[in-house]
Amino acid sequence: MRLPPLPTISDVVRLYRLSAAKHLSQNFILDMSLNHKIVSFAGNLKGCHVCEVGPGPGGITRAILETDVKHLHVIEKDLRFFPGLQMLADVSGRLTAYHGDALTFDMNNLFPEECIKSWDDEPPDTHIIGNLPFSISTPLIFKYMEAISNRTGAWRYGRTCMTLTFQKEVAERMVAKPNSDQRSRVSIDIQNYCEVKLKHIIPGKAFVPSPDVDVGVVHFKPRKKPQIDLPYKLITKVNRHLFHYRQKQCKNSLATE
Ligand SMILES: C[S@@+](CC[C@H](N)C(=O)[O-])C[C@H]1O[C@@H](n2cnc3c(N)ncnc32)[C@H](O)[C@@H]1O
Repeated sequence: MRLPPLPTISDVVRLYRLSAAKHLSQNFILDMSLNHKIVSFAGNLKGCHVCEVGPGPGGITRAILETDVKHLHVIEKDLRFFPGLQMLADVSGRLTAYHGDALTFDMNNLFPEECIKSWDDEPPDTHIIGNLPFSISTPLIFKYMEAISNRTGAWRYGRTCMTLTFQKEVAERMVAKPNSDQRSRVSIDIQNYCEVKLKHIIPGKAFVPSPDVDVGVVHFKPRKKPQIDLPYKLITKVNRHLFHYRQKQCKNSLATE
């Protein structure tokens, strides 16, 4: 569903004087074809309820609305973006903007009850998308892993999938296979709960302003059963010990070679 003619994202940034705030890790994507590409990695969103983290000037937000979602909920910490988001809410009639911090935002009642599916069923028609601020991306993904483990928040509705961006090196660690150089605790903790796929690398120069690093788009699908089925807090503890133990073993075997 195409939105009616709107000012471009660059115009919105100019119009509302949205200079990027460094402390909120603001790096915008102004190129709508790239925004559409990121959203396409989420799969078919027609009729879905979607939550976007950090919509900023609204490029990804527009791309999501154009996929014919049933409703889009956005969580944004910076109030300066709200006039632009309100314009999208008015023209689409399918957007609700929440002012808040994604790290503490309660998703338990975000989507309608009729979206709820059993955990063992296919994922529900709910999805989380975001070009995440670097400053919160790692704590946020671990908060989401804990919620997946407890089946709370967006995972009260079933195995809600996510399409999120991370600094390229972090994204590569998340998907690293056993025995690969990038394998780390992040790989073990995340892969315990989700099937993860690195879908695309976005060069840093595609963002305004450009960060010094490239960015990876990662898709997460919660597993029906975690690889190790123990309470979340215990898993992260066990993995930390296992990881250090394996590293030690590895060093010892290199020393004796
Ligand atoms: C990397 S920018 C992405 C902006 C936009 N989605 C885009 O791709 O052009 C990150 C966005 O997250 C917002 N943000 C930063 N910290 C946040 C937090 N704790 N909770 C919610 N939003 C946050 C920033 O204000 C900014 O709009």
